Amino acid sequence: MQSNFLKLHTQLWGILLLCILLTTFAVAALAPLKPIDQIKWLDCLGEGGIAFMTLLWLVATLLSRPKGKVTQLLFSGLTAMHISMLLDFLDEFYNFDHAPSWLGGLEAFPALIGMVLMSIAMYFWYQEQQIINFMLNKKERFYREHGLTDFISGLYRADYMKQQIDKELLTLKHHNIQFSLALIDIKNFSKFNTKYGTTKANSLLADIGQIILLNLRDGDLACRYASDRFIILMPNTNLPSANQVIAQVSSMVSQHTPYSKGHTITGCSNVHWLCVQAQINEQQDSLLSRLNSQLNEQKSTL
Ligand SMILES: Nc1nc2c(ncn2[C@@H]2O[C@H](COP(=O)(O)OP(=O)(O)OP(=O)(O)O)[C@@H](O)[C@H]2O)c(=O)[nH]1
Repeated sequence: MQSNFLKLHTQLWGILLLCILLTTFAVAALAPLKPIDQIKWLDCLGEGGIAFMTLLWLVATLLSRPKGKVTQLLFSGLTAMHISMLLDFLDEFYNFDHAPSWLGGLEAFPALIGMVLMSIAMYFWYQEQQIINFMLNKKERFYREHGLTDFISGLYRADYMKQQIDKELLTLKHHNIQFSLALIDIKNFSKFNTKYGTTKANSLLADIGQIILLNLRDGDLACRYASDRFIILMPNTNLPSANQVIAQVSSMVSQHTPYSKGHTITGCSNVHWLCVQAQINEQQDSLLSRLNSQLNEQKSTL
């Protein structure tokens, strides 16, 4: 991912390098060096540190963002701020009093422009984030913790779901707002694994994760629970409604027919599923074990 973004912004990396080189050479050509005894090393450390940090923010921006208006604005704003900080740093080694007056005047000016550009970027970033939040609606709830993502399915892992269940259990206890949980378990996934290999099986997990998300209601949350099991939290939902929602989701999942070498694979997306409604004063671990054991029981009777 990071090397992709490295290549994606080749032009911006070039512009950044050019700006840094031009600034440094312009200062070296136009201002005389200070005698070593006039250099204040503590100031050098402080101003060098600030210049380095703005450069670090620039690198982080280019490594993490796709092309687009917000990236352009962030890049332009941060580059302008970095040039100001770089001039401040070079000011410690070169005597700007003996350089053309515009060079000294230039020190603060790019930072001002940079801050204006960054403010505009923040406005568009806010709009962009609203759209992303809308798209992530069934994948995360008011709390982002990328460390809890399962990279195979693209959903959050069980640890994230456990945090959300704890919140819903508190809401149930204090406000008597019921909620339900469901497990969806792929049938014969180990056979699919053996027949088509891990890569194909991983992409089946990713596909099914996405189909579950697509077919849930706004406000529901899906995570990968373990192995070939997905867990769904349905806030403000009683058991009959949960059963209706998950029956519909499961029927959509079972219609999925992935391709292998140009042929469709049928019957690999059938699932077992089960819903439970949380009870007041129930603990998270007992709720989850009730859910798992009821699903296992159901599977063993089939
Ligand atoms: N490709 C892939 N396989 C996984 C992953 N995690 C677990 N598995 C495999 O998923 C399989 C789950 O097997 P089971 O729990 O027996 O499930 P099943 O074969 O669907 O059996 P039933 O649910 O009873 O129909 C095992 O073969 C695991 O090795 C994963 O992240 N990727």
